[in-house]
Amino acid sequence: MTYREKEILQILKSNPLISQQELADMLNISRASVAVHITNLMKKGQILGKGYILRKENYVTVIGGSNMDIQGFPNNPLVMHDSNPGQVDISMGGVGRNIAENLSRLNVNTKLVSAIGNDLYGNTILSECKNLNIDVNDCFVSDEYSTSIYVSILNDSKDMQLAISHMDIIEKLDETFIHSKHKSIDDSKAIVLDTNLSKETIDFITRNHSHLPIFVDTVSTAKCVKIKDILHKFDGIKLNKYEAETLSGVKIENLDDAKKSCEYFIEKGVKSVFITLSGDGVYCANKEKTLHIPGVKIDIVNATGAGDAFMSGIVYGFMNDLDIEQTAKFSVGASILALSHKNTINPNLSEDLINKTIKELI
Ligand SMILES: Nc1ncnc2c1ncn2[C@@H]1O[C@H](COP(=O)(O)OP(=O)(O)O)[C@@H](O)[C@H]1O
Ligand SMILES: O=c1[nH]cc([C@@H]2O[C@H](COP(=O)(O)O)[C@@H](O)[C@H]2O)c(=O)[nH]1
Repeated sequence: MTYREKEILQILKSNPLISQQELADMLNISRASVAVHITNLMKKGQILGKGYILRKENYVTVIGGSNMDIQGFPNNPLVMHDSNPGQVDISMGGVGRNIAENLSRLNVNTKLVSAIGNDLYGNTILSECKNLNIDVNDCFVSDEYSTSIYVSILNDSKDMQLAISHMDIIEKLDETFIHSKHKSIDDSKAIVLDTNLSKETIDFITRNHSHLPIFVDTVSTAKCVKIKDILHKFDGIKLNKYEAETLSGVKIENLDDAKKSCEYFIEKGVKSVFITLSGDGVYCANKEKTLHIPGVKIDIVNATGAGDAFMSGIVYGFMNDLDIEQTAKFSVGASILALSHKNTINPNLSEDLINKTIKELI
């Protein structure tokens, strides 16, 4: 496709009923040129018929939070109630946005539906996402709220000790807004949600797009409870040990407990469940199989973002028809690469690098 054809397709996606003259005016070209581009797009199979019915694309829609992450790394063991000398880094975060970035780096076409403020951080997030090839046309930009912020303090082992997420803006992703994006969400091959979204919005999405595979990342013990009564709506769920304990009520002290917790989710109707166990790897299950992939000993540079990288591995596995074991290994590989870089997302993440990591370590 030419650049102009891509531009026209993009406009048609958000406004399939636009006239050729309106398109011509928007692009500052003649109506006759628009007609030629549209004929060519029809020949190429990108437009299927009148009223501009577009070819169904292979893309994933991620609906969730986008944050600016401010992370403090102490030089020495943390001293509570004191100011600790160290480093402070600012980077893009938010579980939904992190998953979208990882997916895009893994060559999965990705649309992000999120809420950001009309401010410096918000504009940075939008332009960086565009550079990463993430479709952000359906993001909500607010003049009322500022871009959400996550502040965390890590310990000297680079593990998060405490964090606060200030994400009031997420309430802008309400039922009315999500409804206005119905078509583009419904055209995706799969949906990924994070529990930053309100309970009402999660219910609305799972009700209105129930014919699509829906994956969920539970985010935190405080936020995971929103999905307790609708577990059967999900094709895939990724939880860490604490979130799994909160939802299943099974205290996880060993691998047997992790297995029991997995079984709880399968009994509740989740199609596949992945309970990540930090240094102990992952326990996962579907109706046919339950298995444990052990953890790998590595030097951790920054533990933030390992779970989000893991989640993108699960979605990659779905998009590439991997079985549960291949998916779990791929996801562990993705999380190891996240842990090995100081940024929340490893900028070197790629399918090749994950496959190489699996061969060497898993
Ligand atoms: N200390 C560690 N050593 C090795 N791998 C780890 C470690 N911590 C996390 N991982 C990897 O990252 C994945 C997700 O980490 P986990 O801490 O369970 O989730 P979250 O980051 O969502 O809290 C794990 O399944 C594992 O593959
Ligand atoms: O309530 C929330 N806490 C944290 C995050 C995001 O989660 C990421 C860290 O995840 P983890 O601690 O699982 O590595 C950060 O990018 C942070 O912005 C979020 O979206 N919502």
